[in-house]
Amino acid sequence: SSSGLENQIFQYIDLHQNEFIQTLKEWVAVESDSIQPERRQNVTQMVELTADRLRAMGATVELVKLCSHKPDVQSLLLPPLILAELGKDPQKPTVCFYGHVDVQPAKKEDGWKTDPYNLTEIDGNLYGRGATDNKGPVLAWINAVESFRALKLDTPVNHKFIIEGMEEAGSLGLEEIIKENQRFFSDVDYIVISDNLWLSNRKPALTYGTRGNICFSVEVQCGERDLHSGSFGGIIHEPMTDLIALLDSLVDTSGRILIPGVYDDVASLTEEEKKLYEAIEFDLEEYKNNTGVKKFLYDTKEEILSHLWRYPSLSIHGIEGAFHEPGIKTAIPAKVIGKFSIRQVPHMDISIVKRQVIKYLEDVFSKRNSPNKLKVSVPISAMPWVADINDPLYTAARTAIKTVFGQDPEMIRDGATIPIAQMLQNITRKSVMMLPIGAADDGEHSQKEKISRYNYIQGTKLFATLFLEIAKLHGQLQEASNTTTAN
Ligand SMILES: NCC(=O)N[C@@H](Cc1c[nH]cn1)C(=O)O
Ligand SMILES: [Zn+2]
Ligand SMILES: [Zn+2]
Repeated sequence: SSSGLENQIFQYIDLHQNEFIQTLKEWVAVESDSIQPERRQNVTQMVELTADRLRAMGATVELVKLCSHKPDVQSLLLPPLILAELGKDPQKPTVCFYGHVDVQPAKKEDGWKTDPYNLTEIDGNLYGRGATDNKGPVLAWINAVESFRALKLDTPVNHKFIIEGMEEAGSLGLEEIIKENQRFFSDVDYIVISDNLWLSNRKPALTYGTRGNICFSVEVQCGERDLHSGSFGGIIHEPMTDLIALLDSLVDTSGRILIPGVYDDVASLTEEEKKLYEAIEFDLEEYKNNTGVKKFLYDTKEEILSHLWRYPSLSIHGIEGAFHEPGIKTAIPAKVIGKFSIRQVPHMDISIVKRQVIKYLEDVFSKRNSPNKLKVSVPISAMPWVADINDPLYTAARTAIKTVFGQDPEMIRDGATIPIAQMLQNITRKSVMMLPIGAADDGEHSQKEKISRYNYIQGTKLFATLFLEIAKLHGQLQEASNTTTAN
């Protein structure tokens, strides 16, 4: 149950919810899509808007240039990274929050019922690109910090922020910057990320693992120009036919990756882990309904969760150069680029997988006797992440969840990738925790992305409560270490 102080904060948050939603609406209106080159300016604009919001709260903000000498794969300059801090009391613990303010591409024509960049409330849900991934959670954290200030309450923790604008593009340039700015993290005690979803539409969760990702580009080219399929169809080796054959050779109908050796280093499933999966409350029907898909590759909870969280998967994302508009264009594209990625897991090694994939594609291609040119590259990759759920930070979060939602969280992993998680854990050696506030049906990356008003507002309360729990925890840990020293 909540304390008097918590109730005071909760009341403030409830009273100001419409203002919090208005700010989210202003943020969603910025088309900060980090994937499409023509939107890169908007990403920078979004990063600056976030910096202004942090400054207005009294934070010191540094905008760090993301290796401007290293433009991304599309030869575009990268938006700056925010490193900010608020409070420097040596008696208090320092919590660093990571979030991203870039989004996945979205167009009304993709099948959105509402304008993706106009946050629209329907039946208690706030629809819009970035509502849950990740503008809503970033703002919820800022709102929580702001609530203490507005009520003139002493902030229980010192705050640091690391906010980026290139996460959806694989966090380009981030690792170098973290390495170069290790001093920023030297007084950080805890790192919290809120960039994933609960496993259920209603039950809160705490996340202790994510998969990594290796993104591949497979280019097949026959010449410099597209050709008329009437004039040349039937006499040439078509790049698209080669590419489709290559892509079709990657996975079988049961979802198994066909690249030799790819499963060799996957950590074996332990009895302890099996028990963890068995104990999880998981509504298979609800999960299926959220996707709109009728049948999954697996039927049991244990199989589904383990194939989402601890086994690799391969997905085909698209083909650049292929005609995808309505109607039929009777051309033979001269150059096509297939994009697929492998969500990799402990203890797969990125460079080994890369080698295995390239060798396999070259073997398949050579059997086709095609004169076309094949080029395989890996534009981005990120490591999987696993944390220790016995870390005190998780204890603080469990208590905060119980206070706000009246129930214990489900302890989960996530099949997606948050590249910074393992980077921060490796480089800073600090505790890293993922604390999602979005529900399983939030539709990240899809045409119905939303966060509910309830989750956004309760999430804000959760973060405020977490600050108080971390402060208590820190007090206890310090007391314990003083006693040990005295003894
Ligand atoms: N909300 C996290 C997220 O969606 N992350 C992306 C990051 C990524 C991985 N490979 C390219 N981008 C994800 O797709 O998991
Ligand atoms: Zn995200
Ligand atoms: Zn995302």
